[in-house]
Amino acid sequence: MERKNKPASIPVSPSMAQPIVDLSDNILTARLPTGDSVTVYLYGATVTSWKTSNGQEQLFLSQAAALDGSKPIRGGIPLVFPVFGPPPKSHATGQLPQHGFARNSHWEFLGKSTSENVGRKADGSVKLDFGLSSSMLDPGVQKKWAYDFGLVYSVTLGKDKLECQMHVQNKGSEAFDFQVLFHTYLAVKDISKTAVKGLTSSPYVDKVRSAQTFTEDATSLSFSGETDRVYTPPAGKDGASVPLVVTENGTDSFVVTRDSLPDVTVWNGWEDKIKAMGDFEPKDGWKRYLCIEPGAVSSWTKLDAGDAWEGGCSFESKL
Ligand SMILES: O=P(O)(O)OC[C@H]1O[C@H](O)[C@H](O)[C@@H](O)[C@@H]1O
Repeated sequence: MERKNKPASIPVSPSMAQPIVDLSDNILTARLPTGDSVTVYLYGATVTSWKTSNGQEQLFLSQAAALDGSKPIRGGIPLVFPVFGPPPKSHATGQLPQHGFARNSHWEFLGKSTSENVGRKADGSVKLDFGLSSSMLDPGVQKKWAYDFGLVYSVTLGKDKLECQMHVQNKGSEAFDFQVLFHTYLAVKDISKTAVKGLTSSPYVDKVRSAQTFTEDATSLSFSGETDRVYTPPAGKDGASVPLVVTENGTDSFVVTRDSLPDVTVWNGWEDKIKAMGDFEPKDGWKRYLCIEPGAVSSWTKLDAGDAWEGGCSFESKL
């Protein structure tokens, strides 16, 4: 007898295409059936390429970037931890290099999970987890910041979307302070036709003007010279952070959201600074990148012994 409201039959072997993930020579690549792909170097757990379903590269990577582990990778998404910028000499991070050690340490790949097998919204995305802990640091670095920590960095590739999330754990017996930031080099076609919306009324520290604090009055921030600012935008009405929208030629090209990250650095070194950087090629490449760097850097986050912290951001490509 035919049953009313008979449930649809469940296929015995689901034919849904799966993401392809490959790790060779310490370089991880992941590709979705939609055509989106990401490349992550275990050196620094640096994302060096993010292509969307239309095959377009979304990140700027210098042609002269050192990819052999000799110095941090210029471009993509270098990770900044546990200090942003030059460390204050009197602080516990005082002996570390600019931007800390995460971007020039060797991370391990912890594994992948698809949205289907971990109960996330089944959206066809793949999550890639990378780990770094105190015992993996070079002994010289370990001495300069002698805390027992664990980092798990998750990169989730979805259709036209990339999410970055950092989990910081204090495994030791004393508290430590840290800063963290996703130093994202977005690829743009022409910096002079690029703008950022969503920063209006935000206080910012302008590193180009003696680190003085100003309030942003532009509804759309455009670029006509060296820009190096740390914004701390006020939260929206619902308490959540307001998304930033990057526009090119007046059309939305990226939407950037932040979760538990109060700050965002906006950086373009412009012609002279970039020309002076040995690992930045081509020399007119400054016209084709804009760093939008979500982070927690305007103050220190204190993590007590045994505690954990999590924060992250997402980049959605609209073009
Ligand atoms: O040359 P790096 O150490 O990679 O730093 C590159 C840039 O990073 C951030 O955006 C800072 O705000 C800039 O002041 C700095 O120039």
